[in-house]
Parts: sequence; structure tokens; C-alpha cells
Amino acid sequence: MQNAVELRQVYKQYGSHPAVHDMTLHIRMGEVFGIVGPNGAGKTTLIEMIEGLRTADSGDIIVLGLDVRKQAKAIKQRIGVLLQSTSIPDKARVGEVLALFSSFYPSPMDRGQLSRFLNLEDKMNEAVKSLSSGWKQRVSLALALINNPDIVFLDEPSMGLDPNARKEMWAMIHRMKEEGRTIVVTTHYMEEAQTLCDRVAVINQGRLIAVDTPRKLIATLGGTKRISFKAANQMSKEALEALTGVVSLEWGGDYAGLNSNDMDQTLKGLFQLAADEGWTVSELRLEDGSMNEVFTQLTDQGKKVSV
Ligand SMILES: Nc1ncnc2c1ncn2[C@@H]1O[C@H](COP(=O)(O)OP(=O)(O)OP(=O)(O)O)[C@@H](O)[C@H]1O
Repeated sequence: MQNAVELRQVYKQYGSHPAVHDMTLHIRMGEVFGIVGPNGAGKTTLIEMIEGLRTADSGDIIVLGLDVRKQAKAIKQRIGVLLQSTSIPDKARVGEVLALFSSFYPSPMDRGQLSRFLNLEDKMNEAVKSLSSGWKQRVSLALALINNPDIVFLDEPSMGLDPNARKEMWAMIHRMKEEGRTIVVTTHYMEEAQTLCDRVAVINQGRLIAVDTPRKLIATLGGTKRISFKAANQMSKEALEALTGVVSLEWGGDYAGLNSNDMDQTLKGLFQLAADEGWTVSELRLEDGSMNEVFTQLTDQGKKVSV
């Protein structure tokens, strides 16, 4: 099957500063593809080059089989871009904004269907400026979908949203995927990348450092696992820290947490220590590594790791 996006050795610099360096990657049709990286890594530059809003200095960008350099207009008809809510005319009512943006496209989505999809039906007569940030973000999402796009680009879709609004945003992204759309999302929230994305690209200083499923990235790089349990009075912190595999110890209220790079040996040592010191291990929980650790591993102090 044709890829949704293909980048071949894409390069872009501002002045003498390279922002995106020889980037080669592909985004598959129908996947949720995440782009993560520290501030200034080049995420926005990358995504805006794919959208045709910035021009690459060299390399090829193919979107839905079309060349961004030569067929940008045709591409724009088939992609949707989440605008920052500040770019929406905010004195207008939601329904008016949707009508205005619909008029830009030859075959827009049915507005009733779109507002039902995003639960916006009750907000159609409200002024955009009176909405909370979560609802404004829904309006932005409606505008990104108004041309019924094959690919939707979401640059930090849940920035500034409270945890509930963020979860709702994730649910909407899932539903867009179920409809068969390809979603490209940049985010600073590793939980978002881990929960939402089929594959994630990690970029740092304009270079692609790793691209894989969150599970594989975590298995390869999210090395430490967490063992947490109920703390007992007799526990010796020093002895816990000294157990084989323990990288760090967290001590919070009633609970102790051991981050370990050798779960089996740490568990063995933990049970032995409990027996030696005369306490029992209770409320034991084992947790896998996370995208947070992958991110730190790959980007910490500009460290570069090949995967
Ligand atoms: N229009 C521009 N002119 C000059 N330099 C720019 C411009 N846009 C971005 N840069 C620089 O290019 C680099 C990459 O910026 P970019 O905005 O693409 O990164 P980012 O990963 O999206 O960052 P953030 O997470 O902070 O949004 C940064 O060093 C930034 O200062």
C-alpha cells in the first residue's frame, strides 16, 4: 500500500542553523504517527514542511503520492491541519466559523455530521471567544476535518487542556483513526505518545534518532521497570538501594518504589531481604518502563543512541 507520507533526505536550515537534518522516514496509511522531541528539536519545521507551509532546502517530500514542491495545492485539499485556536475569528459563532471554512472547499464534510462527531451541536450558536479551551480545541479540530481529509496534522493537540479534555481529545483522535484517516501528531506528553500512537519518531537537534512502536521503543530503551509495594517500618532504605538491579529508590508515604534494570534479580533480593529483616512484601505492583524513560534516554543532554 502507498505510504501516506514519505520523506527522503529532507534538509532545512534557518540562516546557518540546521533545523531538520537529512530526515528520511515514512508514515503509513491509517496509522497514528507521533513526533516527539525536546523544544527546538525541529518538530514544527518538519510537520510544516510536510503540510507545504515551509519549503525544504533539499530532499523530497511525497504526500499521498504527490510531490509537495509541485502539487502543494492538490495536497492541501486532502489534508487537515489543526490551527492554533488563536487563528480562529473568535467573535463569530461556532456555526458561522464552520460555514465559512466549509465554503473554502469544493466538497466539504456535512456540517451536521461533523458537529455530531465532535459533540458540538449544542455550541453552534455560541461565540468562539466564550468557549473554554477544551471546546475551542474541538472547534479547531472540526475545522481540521472540514474538508474530509485523508491525513490530519495535529501540532500539540492537547497543550493547555485539563486531563479530562485531554482524554476526550484522545478519544476523538481514536475515532478519526477508526474512520480510516492517517493522523500525524506532535506532542510533549509522553503518555499521549504511548497511549495514542501506533509508531513514534523521536527527533533531537533536527535529526531522527529512533522510530518504532511505543512498545518496541520501551522494550529497547525504557530499560528500567518499577516495583512498588507497601512500606514497612522495619525496612532498611540502604539495603533496598543495594539490591541487585536497583537504579533508584522512591519513598513516598506508605509506599516504596524500586526502579530496576533487572526485575527478576531485584524481586528475588526483595523477598530475601524481607525474610531477613522480618517484614512482608504486600500490595506488590510491577510496572513496565515508559515512553518518558525512552525520551530521556534518547534526548538527555543531546545524547544520541541508534535504534
Ligand atoms: N522561522 C524561523 N526562523 C529562524 N529559526 C527558526 C524558525 N523557526 C524555527 N526556528 C529554529 O529552528 C529550530 C527548530 O524549531 P522548531 O520550531 O521546528 O522546533 P520544535 O521541535 O517544534 O520546538 P517546540 O517544541 O519548542 O515547538 C529551533 O532552533 C528554532 O529556534
